[in-house]
Amino acid sequence: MVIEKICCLGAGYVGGPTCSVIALKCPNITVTVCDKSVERINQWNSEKLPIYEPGLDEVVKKCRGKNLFFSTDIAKGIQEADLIFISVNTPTKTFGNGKGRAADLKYIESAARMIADLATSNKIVVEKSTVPVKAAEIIMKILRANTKPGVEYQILSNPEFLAEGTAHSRGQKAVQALCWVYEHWIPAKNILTTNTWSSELSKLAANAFLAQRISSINSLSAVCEATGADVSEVARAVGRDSRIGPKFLEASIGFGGSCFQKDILNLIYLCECLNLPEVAAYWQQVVSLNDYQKTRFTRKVIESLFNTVSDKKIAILGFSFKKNTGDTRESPAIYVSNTLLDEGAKLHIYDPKVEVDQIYYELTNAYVTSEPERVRKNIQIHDTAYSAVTGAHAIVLCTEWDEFKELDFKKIYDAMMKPAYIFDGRKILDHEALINIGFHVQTIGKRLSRAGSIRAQGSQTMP
Ligand SMILES: NC(=O)c1ccc[n+]([C@@H]2O[C@H](COP(=O)([O-])OP(=O)(O)OC[C@H]3O[C@@H](n4cnc5c(N)ncnc54)[C@H](O)[C@@H]3O)[C@@H](O)[C@H]2O)c1
Ligand SMILES: O=c1ccn([C@@H]2O[C@H](COP(=O)(O)OP(=O)(O)O[C@H]3O[C@H](CO)[C@@H](O)[C@H](O)[C@H]3O)[C@@H](O)[C@H]2O)c(=O)[nH]1
Repeated sequence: MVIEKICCLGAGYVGGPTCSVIALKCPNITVTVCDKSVERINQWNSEKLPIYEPGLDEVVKKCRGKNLFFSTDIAKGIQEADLIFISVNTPTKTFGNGKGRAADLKYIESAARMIADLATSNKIVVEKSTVPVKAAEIIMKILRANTKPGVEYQILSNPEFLAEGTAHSRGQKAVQALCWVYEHWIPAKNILTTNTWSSELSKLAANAFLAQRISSINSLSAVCEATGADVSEVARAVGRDSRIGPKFLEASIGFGGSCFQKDILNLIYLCECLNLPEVAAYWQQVVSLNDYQKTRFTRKVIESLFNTVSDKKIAILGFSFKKNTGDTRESPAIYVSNTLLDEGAKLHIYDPKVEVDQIYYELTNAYVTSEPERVRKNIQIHDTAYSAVTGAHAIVLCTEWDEFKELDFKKIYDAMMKPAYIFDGRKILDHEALINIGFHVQTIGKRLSRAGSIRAQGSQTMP
């Protein structure tokens, strides 16, 4: 089976970059990324791409208009393709059965229906979105029930790092065809094939394990703060054991991003449906601990500022969920900002990559506030860290952008209200140097000599 044309439904964070790399690595394959959003496709066809990813601009510039196309003509994309990636969003359900936990598969279903309606020749359909176990069966059911005469489908699950196929022989050919695409740049020994259910569950399991490591080290960060141990030292020691390993042991303000929470909630829901309440409770704790970490950090900010932030200017440095991205989905900065806004603070926010409108959207949408106008009045977004911090009572560092380490903190200290506070939610700053300048500093998983909290000054509070 030779793949000449690939179509991808969904021009998001996964579909856009994945297809750009396929186009770069497979010059003989024509790749068309389709989306129902005209705005998104226009952005992909413009000088300013809709997402920031290091190196992505160059790849798109090199391939766009040659063998990489972005289009809203979904019908043409589907009809011409040999292989179709479904890379649409699978958000957590916000209503009805499974609300707050189950993945909402309405976009997957609509993509499958579009394929069934429009396809006039055989297709390999590859589920690229992260889905609950057995979602491939839903796609198969929809396609089979609506198939045009003579059209055959092979469904594969290929979440991120696994290539997989159904067991029968045509399915195996489809698996080989997809492997062939990847083998243009990935050594064959690194391409794993397995059955659909294992593939789907592996994706949820991988994210659950990664998030669990972060919640584990974050839980210990609280123990460190209470005892005087240093969580970085603990992580370094524990990570030296090769059975544990050093990666993903960075204590933080909490994990964010579009995947971890959504996928664990999805796993929890799956376990509940399978009547496995103990397993569901086990994974729920990973999410609960993450919520605890965000709450704990924010409470520390408020308590340190004499238990009131009302009308105080607070600088938020970093708004994306991690460095090197403009993505704000589930960013811990949203929780921190919302809580401070609820307490009456005036926020001055700076992030090197997040768009201004995106920050306003995250802090004023209907899910987080019933008073968008009041909130809007209390937010100011800045072009530089220096302008955000001028006149501030406190700096709350939410994202580990490298440029924050290079700031001139003496200059910043002079420009701030006194006492000047820094809350380093990512443990990236030189705390001793900041203390020497005169700052009151607090961070995650380490008690500092001049923390400046109420408790450090001899009174009560702080759990
Ligand atoms: N973001 C990540 O880092 C990441 C990594 C691995 C897996 N995933 C998974 O991949 C999937 C996609 O994630 P994303 O971050 O790219 O989402 P996204 O929201 O950035 O993009 C999804 C796109 O699909 C489009 N869409 C929805 N229905 C459509 C349809 N029927 N036809 C055409 N377009 C349609 C939407 O308009 C949107 O632009 C999710 O299941 C996610 O869990 C995401
Ligand atoms: O030691 C660590 C590592 C990460 N984080 C935080 O965890 C979140 C997620 O980070 P990361 O995993 O790097 O980002 P994602 O882009 O969300 O990638 C995850 O989610 C994707 C979507 O499913 C998967 O494909 C990836 O393998 C998986 O790492 C971020 O807020 C990080 O700041 C920590 O707090 N401590």
